[in-house]
Amino acid sequence: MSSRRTRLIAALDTRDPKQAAAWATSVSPHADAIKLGLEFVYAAGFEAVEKVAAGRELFLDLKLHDIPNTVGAAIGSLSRISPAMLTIHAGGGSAMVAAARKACDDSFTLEKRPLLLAVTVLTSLDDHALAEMGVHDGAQAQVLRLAELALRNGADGLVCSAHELAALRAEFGAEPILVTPGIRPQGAVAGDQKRVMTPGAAKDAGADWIVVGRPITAAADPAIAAAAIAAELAL
Ligand SMILES: O=C(O)c1cc(=O)[nH]c(=O)n1[C@@H]1O[C@H](COP(=O)(O)O)[C@@H](O)[C@H]1O
Repeated sequence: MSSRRTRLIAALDTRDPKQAAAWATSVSPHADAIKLGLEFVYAAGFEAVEKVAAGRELFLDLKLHDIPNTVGAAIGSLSRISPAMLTIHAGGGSAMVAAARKACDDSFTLEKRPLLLAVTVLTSLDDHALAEMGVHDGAQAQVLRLAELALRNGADGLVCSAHELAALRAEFGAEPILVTPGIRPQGAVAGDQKRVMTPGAAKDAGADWIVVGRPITAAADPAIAAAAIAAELAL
């Protein structure tokens, strides 16, 4: 049982800036941060990101994965936006994670430096999908390997499924920020997510943040859906 406060990030996955702004307004009383990612950025651009995120805590989910020089330079290009959190893929390797951290340190003032979060194993992958990629010892072992690599090279935290939280806390302690997507309230459809958990169970397992998208945005009333998840986290 964890005593930490688990906070809610609402993933606003849409191409439409008006829709994203409307969702941001309706979920903001209940969510601690909003997430804008690839679908939104590619369709609407970074000016729209700035507008929707104005005055809010922004998780900018670009999942950068390229050679170290390119990733570092890309992060340098984000200094105008100053997201609170930024994602890279741990699978880019030690040098890429280190370049990302250096770019965060060099391109932002100390107060505005984004927290660098390394995605370990996507929550849409199960052990079978990992075996297809040559990983034969399962998601948890791969998450632990990538977590060690990412934290050693300057990541502030990790994106993982809630199923790996206990093993990560046992191995790396309370300090790393652990962010868990693949969250589904009881009875919600999993869709493409494979390693899923309810908000309350993720909280009990030690998540700092949970990321919830479609269970909020596809709900008849996103504000009510976000409020119900926030209430589950507050129990
Ligand atoms: O980095 C992420 O946020 C992320 C990592 C991961 O392993 N799995 C994952 O689902 N996400 C993101 O979290 C959100 C989950 O959305 P829903 O499945 O709709 O709740 C999406 O925006 C994903 O891009």
